[in-house]
Amino acid sequence: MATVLDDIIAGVREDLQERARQVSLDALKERAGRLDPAKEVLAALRGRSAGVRVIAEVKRSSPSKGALAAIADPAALAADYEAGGATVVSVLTEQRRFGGSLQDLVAVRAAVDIPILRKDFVVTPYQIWEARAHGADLVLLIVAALNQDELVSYIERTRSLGMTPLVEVHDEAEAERALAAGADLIGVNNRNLKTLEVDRSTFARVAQVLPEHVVRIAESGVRGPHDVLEFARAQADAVLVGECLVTGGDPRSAVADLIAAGAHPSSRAQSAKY
Ligand SMILES: O=C(O)c1ccccc1NCC(=O)[C@H](O)[C@H](O)COP(=O)(O)O
Repeated sequence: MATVLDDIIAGVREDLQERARQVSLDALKERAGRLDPAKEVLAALRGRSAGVRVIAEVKRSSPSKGALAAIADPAALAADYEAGGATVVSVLTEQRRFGGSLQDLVAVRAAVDIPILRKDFVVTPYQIWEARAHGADLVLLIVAALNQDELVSYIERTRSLGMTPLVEVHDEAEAERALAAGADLIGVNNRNLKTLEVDRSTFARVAQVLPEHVVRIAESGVRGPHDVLEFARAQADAVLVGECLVTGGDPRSAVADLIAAGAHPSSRAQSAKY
């Protein structure tokens, strides 16, 4: 039986065919060549000893929750995230289920100086070129969506374009595949993309198989500062947060509150109120 992830990817492939008909790979390469180089991000995301970093997401809707927020001005939202102290802005560009677009990526690129992540369901190298051509500094690669040869090759392609691959896993076997493929920035998604179930203990469990040098991101399911504190205790370098930021009403303070909660252990007493 097809999973939620299978259905999403089927739609992504259809939309991709249409875009590839309209914009050639050569045109993307030419556009990418005119942009500033991608920003380095790995050192800035390594927050384990300094305090958990926040990757703040532009997310209009989702398969699990439906419509979340209209977000008429993604650039303004991203600027609020940056002002609140986010280290990276994540932009969901998938259209059918998440209401995103490459235009969102361009708008966010123009609005912030911090690195931006293209969050989508990458299944062809064309999408990696698209990411760079529209200003992305990082690209999400989901292990469950790729075979091992694709994973290795897409990590290399992302790096060859100066970008950083964020490799997403959901269990220990996928983490081993990510490590074998040479990933050094790994996101553990607490949401199972096949069933949409969220289990916040996933990060702590799977992070145990990740070696020290790997930068670890806890993805999905952050409801507020108390969850960030838990992920900090489980040695997350950063958290990737969507829903609670786009539905909360004050994204700038919401990001600042999450950062305060994940501050360095010596200053975590300040977060006791959470
Ligand atoms: O959010 C979903 O329902 C979803 C379903 C299927 C595939 C991906 C999905 N989300 C993408 C993400 O990884 C999240 O947007 C991101 O981690 C933030 O999650 P949250 O803070 O829980 O909104």
